[in-house]
Amino acid sequence: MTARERRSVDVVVVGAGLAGLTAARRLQERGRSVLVLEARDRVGGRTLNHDLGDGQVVESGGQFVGPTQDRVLALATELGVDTFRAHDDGDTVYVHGKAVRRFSGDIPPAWTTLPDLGLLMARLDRAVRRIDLDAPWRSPDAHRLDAMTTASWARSLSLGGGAVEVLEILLGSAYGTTAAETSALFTLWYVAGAGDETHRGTLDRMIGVDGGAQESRFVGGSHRLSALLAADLGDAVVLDAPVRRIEQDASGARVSTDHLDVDAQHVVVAVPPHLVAGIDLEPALPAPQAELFRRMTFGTLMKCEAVYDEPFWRADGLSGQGLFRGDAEPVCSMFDNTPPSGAPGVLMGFLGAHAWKTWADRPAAQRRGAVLRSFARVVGPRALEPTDYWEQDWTTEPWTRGGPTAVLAPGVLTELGPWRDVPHGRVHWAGAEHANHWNGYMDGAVRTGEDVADLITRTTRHEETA
Ligand SMILES: Cc1cc2nc3c(=O)[nH]c(=O)nc-3n(C[C@H](O)[C@H](O)[C@H](O)COP(=O)(O)OP(=O)(O)OC[C@H]3O[C@@H](n4cnc5c(N)ncnc54)[C@H](O)[C@@H]3O)c2cc1C
Repeated sequence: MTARERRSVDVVVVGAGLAGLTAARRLQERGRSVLVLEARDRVGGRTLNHDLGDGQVVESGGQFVGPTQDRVLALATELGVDTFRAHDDGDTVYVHGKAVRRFSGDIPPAWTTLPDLGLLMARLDRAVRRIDLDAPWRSPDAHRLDAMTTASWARSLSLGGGAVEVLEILLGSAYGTTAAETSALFTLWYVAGAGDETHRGTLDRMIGVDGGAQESRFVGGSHRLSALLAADLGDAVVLDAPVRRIEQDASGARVSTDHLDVDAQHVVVAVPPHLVAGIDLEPALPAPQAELFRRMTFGTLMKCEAVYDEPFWRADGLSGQGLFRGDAEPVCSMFDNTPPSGAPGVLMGFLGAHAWKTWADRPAAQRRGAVLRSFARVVGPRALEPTDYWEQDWTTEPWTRGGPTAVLAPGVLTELGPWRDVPHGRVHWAGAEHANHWNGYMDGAVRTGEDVADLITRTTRHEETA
């Protein structure tokens, strides 16, 4: 039997996603010794690059960034990672049943639904303005809104089912869940956070390409940010080290993996909240906080990507973007995911929510065929013959278990929401799901990593001088 290794640092960070790595780097910059313990054999968590060969990559996890995502953009600048505009020139295609229509601009040509859709967008933005971003449970009407699903709230505005179906297109990729599974209060709060301290969130910014959250991508893929942060941290990052137990008392905390015990004064847990249940905490979390984390479950989302010699759709005046309304297609939305060099051409489709439940279990070849047929409805039959095709199903990743983020069901935010960020003694929380601005996004992850490092630095400075 090999002896257990024993180490000692000021702060242990659990999880080497963007939040954990950002926290660790900032703590190190402030003179604190840190050790990052990561369960996987790689860093980056939900940022993951797929190798296209010839030094080119495409993203299989988080990828888009846009205006007001100030913290992740500042981090990229600091690390020397450039952004480039996501391809947005040309027409988008709207697919509904047998109808396939090209359009330009942001509003899909869902003619009979347009008045309802306009009403929904206007009401949603009005409702969003009333949300208390820091404490959504204190917003006017919070309990009534949290008792409704997003679907029932939309229907309560006397909207026809069409507008809800169009909303599902957005939620399929943004949440990986349906409007019937999510709290209306949560959705309004989530949109309210699609901005920064000086720009209140709007639906347009959340769903938009030009001027919105899908405006840009990172040269070299978003995983480059994680890789560069980890390189800075050097041997302060330990891979293949799932944290099993965190115990603490008045003198300090001990964090244990299968082979390693690390003593520290503070611990930052930067893992998806629903995975906290897999860590044995001694003393245990207060029951309502443990319950909240268990109920911060992730959506179900897969990315399906097809490669072609070139982005042939661009010559036809198409952006490569497609919106699929209804349950008939496996994909709810698709994008041109070509690297900045312009070749090879890559199409990426989101397969999430209801479609994931229908398609995830089917034979891979059947699903591939259906996804490519969806792509073909948008860009033509050449889509049926890619040179490569792959899928990344985030529900099968044991250290993520879903994607893209946590989505709250009715009742959770008002009943348990105040527990989200409460430190558990020496244990602090970080991660995209702990952010108020850009919750669930890379920017939210970076915000919480930086903020928790600042908090611990302030606290320890106070402890040192006390
Ligand atoms: C398909 C998909 C598309 C997305 N698209 C976008 C997008 O376009 N734009 C955007 O901004 N965001 C997007 N996101 C979301 C974005 O990727 C995440 O919000 C962000 O990367 C989360 O970072 P994090 O550090 O909070 O968490 P994670 O990246 O999940 O990192 C947590 C880390 O903790 C580790 N871990 C878990 N349990 C343990 C344990 N017990 N011990 C040790 N380590 C552990 C994990 O392995 C992981 O490395 C997308 C996500 C997905 C899945």
